[in-house]
Parts: sequence; C-alpha cells; structure tokens
Amino acid sequence: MPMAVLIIAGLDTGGGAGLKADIETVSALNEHPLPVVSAITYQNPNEVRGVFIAPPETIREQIRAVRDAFDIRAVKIGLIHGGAIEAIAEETKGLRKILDPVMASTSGFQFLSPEDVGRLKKRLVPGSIVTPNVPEAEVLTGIKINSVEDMRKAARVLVEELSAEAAVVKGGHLNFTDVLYWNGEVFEIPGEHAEGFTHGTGCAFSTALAAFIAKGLRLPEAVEKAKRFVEGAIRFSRGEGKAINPIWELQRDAQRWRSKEELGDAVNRLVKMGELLNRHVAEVGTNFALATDFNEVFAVKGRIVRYDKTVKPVGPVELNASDHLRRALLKMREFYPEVKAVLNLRYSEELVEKAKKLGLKVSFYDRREEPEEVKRAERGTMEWGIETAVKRLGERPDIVYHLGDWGKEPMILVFGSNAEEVVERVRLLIS
Ligand SMILES: Nc1ncnc2c1ncn2[C@@H]1O[C@H](COP(=O)(O)OP(=O)(O)OP(=O)(O)O)[C@@H](O)[C@H]1O
Ligand SMILES: Cc1ncc(CO)c(N)n1
Repeated sequence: MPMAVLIIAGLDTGGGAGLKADIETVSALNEHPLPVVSAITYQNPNEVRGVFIAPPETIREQIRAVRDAFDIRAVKIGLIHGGAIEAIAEETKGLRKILDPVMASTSGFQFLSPEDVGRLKKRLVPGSIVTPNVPEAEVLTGIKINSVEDMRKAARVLVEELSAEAAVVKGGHLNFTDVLYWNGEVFEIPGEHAEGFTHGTGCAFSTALAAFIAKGLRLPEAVEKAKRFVEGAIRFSRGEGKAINPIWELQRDAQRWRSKEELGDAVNRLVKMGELLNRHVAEVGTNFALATDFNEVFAVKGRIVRYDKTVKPVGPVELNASDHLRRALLKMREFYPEVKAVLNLRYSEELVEKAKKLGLKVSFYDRREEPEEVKRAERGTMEWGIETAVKRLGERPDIVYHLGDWGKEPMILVFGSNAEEVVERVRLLIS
C-alpha cells in the first residue's frame, strides 16, 4: 500500500523544481504525495522573477486537513517563508521531517533572509533530517566548506550543536560526494558527475529521501537510494523542461510497452502484404526496428523471412533484436531525433527509382569510400554509412541504400517517424 508523504513546498511555474518535481518524485517511487503549497514562484529555467508567499494560516489549514485523514510517514519541507516557520513547526510536531533549507535558487534569487535562517535554525532544524547543499551548510554552521573533510565537520555541527536528527551535506556544488552524519556516525556517499540538467536536483533529492524513509528504510540506505534516484533524473533530463526528469523510469517503461505494441501491429500489417513483399525481402532477412525516446530499440527476433509465396516473422518483437538496424537508427536519430523506425529491403534499382518518383528523399553510401580506420574497426561501418548518407543529402533522408555491405548484400533502408509511416512507405514502394 502506498505511504503518505507530506510535501510542504513552493510551485515552480517552469515545472522543473518545487512541488511539481516533488509530486513526480513521490509518485515515481510509488508512494502518495500530499502537496501543501507554501509559495507560488514566478519562475522559468533561467530566473526567479518573484514569489507570492502563502499566508501562514493557509499553510496551517492545509497541513491540518491532511493530518486528520492520512497516516503520514514522512514530511519534506522545501521552499518556505520565515513567517510560516512557526506554523509549520507546530503543525508537523511528531512527524519525521526532512528539511531542505532552500535559501536561494540556483539562479541566485534569495528566498530566505538572515533572520529567517535564524528562525529556521531554532524551530525547524532541531529534530529534522536536514539536507543543505554546500552554500546552505556554510550559512547554517558558519563553517567554510572546501573539502569532504569540511562537509563532515558541518554535518556534525548540524547534529551535535543545532540538534538535527541527521544531516546530509550535498556535494552537488563540490565533488558529487554527499556526507551523512547520523547516530554519531559519518557516512560518505560517493557519486559521479551525471550529464544533464540539474535544476530541481535538491528538491528531488530531499523528497526521494522522504519517500524512502516512508518505505521504512534506514537512513544510510535511504540517502544512497535518493542519490541514485537523482542521478537518473539528471541523466534522463533531456527535453523541454531544462530540468531534471523524476519520472524518466515510468516514461521509459510506458514507452517500452507502447513501442512493442506499435511495432507488433505494424509487423502484422506488413505481413499482410506478404505476396507483394516476398521478392523484396533481403537474403539475410528483413527486419523492422522502432526506437523509443530513450533510444531503446525493438525489432523482430529472428527477422522477417520469405515463406513460400509470402513472408513471416520468425519470432516476436523484442528489445535489441537487431544490432544492425539499431545502430543505423540510433545514428540517424543523432541527426534527426524525430526518426523512430526503419526497415531493410533487398536492394533493387527499381525500388530506388520508385522511391524517387514518389518524392521520397533518397541518399546512399558506398563502402568503397569507407576510410581504412573505420573498416578496421568493423563495427563502425553502419554509423559511418548513415552519417555519410545524411551529409551527402544535406537534409533528412527517407531512404538510404548501399551497394554492398552487411554480408556484402546491397540493401535499402526505409526510415520513418513511426512504424506506420514505414509500412505505408513500403506499401507505396512495392505496389
Ligand atoms: N551533475 C550532477 N551529477 C550527479 N549528481 C549530482 C549532480 N548535481 C547534483 N548532484 C547530486 O544531487 C543531489 C542534490 O544536490 P545539490 O547539491 O545539487 O542540491 P541543491 O544545490 O540543493 O539543488 P538545487 O540546485 O536544486 O537547489 C546530491 O545528491 C548531489 O550530489
Ligand atoms: C519552488 C522552488 N523550490 C525550490 C527551488 C530551489 O531549486 C526553486 N528554484 N523553486
């Protein structure tokens, strides 16, 4: 059964940090978020323009409404205003608290005044698990932090002197190692730099920590898991939000399911054209590949083969069932990410001429032009071929052919923005 996690945080209109990231994080971890709005920010990925502070009484009433109905297992406190500290401290009494002492946005907007920080230290740090980044830990403890050793010192001070239950000093601004002090013990949680957007990392980290605590994990395990969660959210943060993507794993799994269905349906339609298709199936077999936004590639296991007068898929649609088409497709997607599907046919001049007549964009590569070092590397041929064909045409090709490669058999690759488009192109080509 999902556990209730209370989140007291601000809205980020840019959809990167704050409550939106928090709700996604708790949902991605399969627990139930209880969102309490503490502020509304006027914000985009580049700047925070301003903030509307929720009156303390509205925060108090929000918390009361959910406390009366839910068994709350953890509370995450994010962006708050000084005036609300007292109400929050009173209303969250007795709950396990994770306090992310948000003082300024990454872009430099100041949320908490020095007096607010004083109140925070007095009323909310004691008893909480605090998760400051390096600058926040410096402000809270007065310790200048330049090393992991300094992080350890600051974490200890937060617990021993400021009475926090535990402290996680986050190394996102230093070396990606996080330092946890808890129960008189120091834990170093090493991390590696993840490439991607980092707006929202602090919010997702403290909320993931709250969710893992709600699941009943011990603190060191919960911190480790929260850190890995954020690394994934950074790594798969490509896209519009210019921020982390806490639900990448759900999206990836949903896309797996949908892509498998989409390709399976398309293969069925293709097989219905069996008699027309038969003579265009390659000697090595024809395959049909579809990529997800996460660059996972489905294809037909064992390929599609000639069968009497018709054609037949040998096995089911599976992940990574075609190495050649996967590499061709991923290379094409580096230039044109909107291309998602590809199918190979036996080469014939007739098909190439038909493609041109139909107005499809046709390009090619010639293995005789392949540089020696690519040839020797062997596995780079497909990538080199696609890149050569793309650059030759100067725009997105629908068809790429070559006159001898892949077991030396000449081949035509039919690309499309989805599996259906490829089926349609094949239908036009062979009819
Ligand atoms: N580029 C990165 N690669 C890997 N881990 C990172 C990266 N940036 C931050 N982290 C990790 O993300 C978590 C959040 O830390 P960070 O120091 O970024 O918090 P923050 O400064 O409060 O975040 P925000 O910028 O959202 O305010 C930590 O576990 C940190 O180590
Ligand atoms: C609403 C909100 N909370 C937290 C942060 C810190 O990243 C932010 N920029 N906006």
